[in-house]
Amino acid sequence: MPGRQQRAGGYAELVRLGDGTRQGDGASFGVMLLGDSGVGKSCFLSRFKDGAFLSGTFIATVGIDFRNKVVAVDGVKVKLQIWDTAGQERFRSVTHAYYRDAQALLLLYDITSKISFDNIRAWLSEIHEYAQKDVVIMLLGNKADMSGERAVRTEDGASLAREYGVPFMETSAKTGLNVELAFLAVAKELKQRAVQAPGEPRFQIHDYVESQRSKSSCCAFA
Ligand SMILES: Nc1nc2c(ncn2[C@@H]2O[C@H](COP(=O)(O)OP(=O)(O)OP(=O)(O)O)[C@@H](O)[C@H]2O)c(=O)[nH]1
Repeated sequence: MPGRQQRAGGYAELVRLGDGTRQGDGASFGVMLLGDSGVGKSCFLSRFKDGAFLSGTFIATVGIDFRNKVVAVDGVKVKLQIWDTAGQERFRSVTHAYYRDAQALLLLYDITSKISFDNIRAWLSEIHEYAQKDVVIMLLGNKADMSGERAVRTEDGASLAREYGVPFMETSAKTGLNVELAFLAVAKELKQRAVQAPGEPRFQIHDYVESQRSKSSCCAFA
């Protein structure tokens, strides 16, 4: 979008994602944030990593940027390498190169932007083209704090997520609503996959998200 400042991705473009293998005392997984420019990916990551909201001027990401965060899942340390991609179309070829190395994708739209929601189908097509077949996908309707400017109903987000069989929740990088839950649900799913013994029942990310939701009673889920 013209007139925007841009946030440099630095040398991150040279670094490849982890492969879910064990490193030191825990597993390491690549998680990518995807979605249109301005939906709040960088703020979502800052909220999770630093517990703060980047208010003020919108600085669009250039290419790709990354941050690491270690989370505890059932007493085991899980390292997430989180890749913040640029939503702008002109950086699409850069992000394509990273899809295949990501174990999980958080796909964001902005609840105040119908266009960002309508573009989710295109993002999902792109994901199916470039990402691993068993990649964990979660759909997130961000900026839930801006209910006065809502352009996408919660039911529509939930219904789209149901259609694609992915978990869904509304989030806010500004208030922190469900930010940690989104990353923890993904970390739990990836960790369970890595350690699961044959024949053992699979961790159900949908059920986990649902059970956590009922504790906070704030959002809708697919
Ligand atoms: N009210 C509100 N504003 C938000 C929220 N998340 C992000 N914003 C604002 O939305 C604008 C865009 O946020 P970014 O995080 O830079 O968006 P992005 O998706 O990373 O954009 P690109 O880097 O271009 O892909 C900024 O002005 C943020 O302050 C939120 O949850 N609530």
